[in-house]
Amino acid sequence: MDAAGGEQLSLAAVRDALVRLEDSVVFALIERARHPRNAAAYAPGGGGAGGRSLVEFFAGHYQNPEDVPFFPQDLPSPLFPTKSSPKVLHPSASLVTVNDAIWKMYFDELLPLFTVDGDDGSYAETVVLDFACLQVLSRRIHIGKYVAEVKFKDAPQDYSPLIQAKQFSDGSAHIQGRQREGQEESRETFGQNVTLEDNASNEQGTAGDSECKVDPTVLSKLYDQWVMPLTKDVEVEYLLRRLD
Ligand SMILES: C=C(O[C@@H]1C=C(C(=O)O)C=C[C@H]1O)C(=O)O
Repeated sequence: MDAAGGEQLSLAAVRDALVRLEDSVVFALIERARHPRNAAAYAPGGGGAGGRSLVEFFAGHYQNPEDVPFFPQDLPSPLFPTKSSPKVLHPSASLVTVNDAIWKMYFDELLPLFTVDGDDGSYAETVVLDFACLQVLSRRIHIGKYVAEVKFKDAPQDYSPLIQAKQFSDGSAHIQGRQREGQEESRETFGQNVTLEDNASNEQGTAGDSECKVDPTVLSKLYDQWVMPLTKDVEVEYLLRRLD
C-alpha cells in the first residue's frame, strides 16, 4: 500500500499517510467551496437512467485496499493494467466500509457548512469536486484499517482475546489514538490561510474570491465529529474480523 508505506507497515508510515490525506481533504474542500451549493446536482433523476442524481453517477473504480467504492455494484472493469498492492491487510479488510456514513455526513452535514447558498449552473463540475472530496475523505478514514493492522501486529497477544470476546468499542483504550503531533498545528496553519470572513453569496450566487476558503472551525468539526470517529469505527470493524 503506497499511502501507508508499502509492505514495511509501521505506525510512523500510517501517521504520515493520515497527515498527508488531511492536507488533501482541505484542498479538495477549498476547490469545492469555489462553487455554491448547487442543490440541483443532488436532485433524484438529474443523472438520467434509474432516477439517480447526477452525483450518484460518479462512481470511480478502485484498486487499492484503502480506496473503497461508494457503489460497488456499479464498478466498471479497470481500463488499465494495475499493479497489485502488497497484501498487508487481512483479506476481510475489503468487507469493511463506512462509505454510506461518509456519503450521508458529506451531503447532509458538511456541504452546507462550507458552501454558500446559490446556484451557478455548473453541476457536472460541482459533482466532480464533490466526488474528489468524498474520495479523499474515504481514503483518509479507511486508513483506519492500516492503523488497526499495525496495532494488532504490535501486540497480538493483547488484541486477540479482545477480538474473540468482541470487546472493542470506539472509546476503548486500544482504539483511542495516541495524540498525533502536529495535527492541531496543521489545522491552525490552514486556518490562518483559509479563514472565511464573509460567508454571504454575491449577486449571482457564485462564490467570489473571498469565499473560496474553508472556515477552520468547520475543519475542526469535520475531524473531531466525523473523520476521527469514523476512522475509529473502521478500526473496530477491521479488528473484529482480524481473526476470521
Ligand atoms: C494513528 C493513531 O491513532 C488513530 C488515529 C485516528 C485518526 O487520526 O483519525 C483515529 C484513531 C486512532 O486510533 C496514532 O495514535 O498514531
